[in-house]
Amino acid sequence: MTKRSVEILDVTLRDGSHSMKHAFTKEQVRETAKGLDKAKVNYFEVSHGDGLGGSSLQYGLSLVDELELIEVAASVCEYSKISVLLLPGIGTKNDLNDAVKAGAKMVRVATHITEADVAKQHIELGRELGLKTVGFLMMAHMAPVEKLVEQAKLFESYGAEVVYVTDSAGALLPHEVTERITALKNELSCEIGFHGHNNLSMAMANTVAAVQAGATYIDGSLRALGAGSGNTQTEVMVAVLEKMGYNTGIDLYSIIDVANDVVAQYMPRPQEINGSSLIMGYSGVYSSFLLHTEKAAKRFGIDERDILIELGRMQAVGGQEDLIYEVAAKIAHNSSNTHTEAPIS
Ligand SMILES: CC[C@H](O)CC(=O)C(=O)O
Ligand SMILES: [Mn+2]
Repeated sequence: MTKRSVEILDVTLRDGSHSMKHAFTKEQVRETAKGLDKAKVNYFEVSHGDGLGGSSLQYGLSLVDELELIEVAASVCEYSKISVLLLPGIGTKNDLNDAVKAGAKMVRVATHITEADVAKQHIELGRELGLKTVGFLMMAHMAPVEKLVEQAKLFESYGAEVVYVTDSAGALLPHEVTERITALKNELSCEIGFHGHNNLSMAMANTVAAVQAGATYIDGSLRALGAGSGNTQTEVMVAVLEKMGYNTGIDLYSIIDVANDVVAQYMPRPQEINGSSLIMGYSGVYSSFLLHTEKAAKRFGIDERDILIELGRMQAVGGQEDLIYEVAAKIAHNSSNTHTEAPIS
């Protein structure tokens, strides 16, 4: 019996940019890219964490221009192809044209779960440029399944060849992933992908659920380097999926080697589930808000978790990073008022 193939797309050099405070060096990118190429990963992503054009005060300035990083990565690859992420409103069509000149062969156009319609021209441009073109529906936990299907159909109608369910907050549980992927498999003809975050320790379980429900594209990052508690860990996923009888086409020893000998050497801290990232999964907050929230909590002398719970309650979405400081200031203000009003014993 032939094994079913699963395409593992590695996002270390893009989602990992959040954890690296967007400070990847050319050397780090070169060595990681070489390792991914040697392991025969078909596609890996290189961009600012918030996608092309993300380098800014709002999202964090890149140490090295992403186009240079894409060029470096492409220059050392014989096998692997480079993907870029593009969030319409942050990245532009010009950014995509430049990324293609630098060596990109795939674009993933990412929108909030209810906003696929803003991606039409970027998806069309991706197809015109001959790129593998993918739609990426973020914060998938925030909409009911019917809405997800409606939005995914829009992506497909614009020309997306794959549509992703993106658990940006690491908030989905396995049965919710199964339900979402199954609905998309039933209603769409294109391929379906899944991108997970490990805030509730569900990234691998969710990945398995997604593959079993029919997803054929799955994201991961080496040593889980990514926003929040990180992503599904690529090298572990290769072992798990191969053990389950799927064909990933990736060499297990080589992918373990690049994770340990390259990525683990430059990671600023282990990708663990701490109190804050756990609360992100629990309250459904965008994983990329983590480091901004830590900074705001320090500045206002308050508990990070209080900020995250409030952001979850407000249903804050990507692009609203400025809300983090507003919420922190309000909490600090309210708690100082409470303190002055408290009876002196
Ligand atoms: C800010 C873009 C975001 O990091 C994309 C992504 O990986 C996600 O939504 O999980
Ligand atoms: Mn992500």
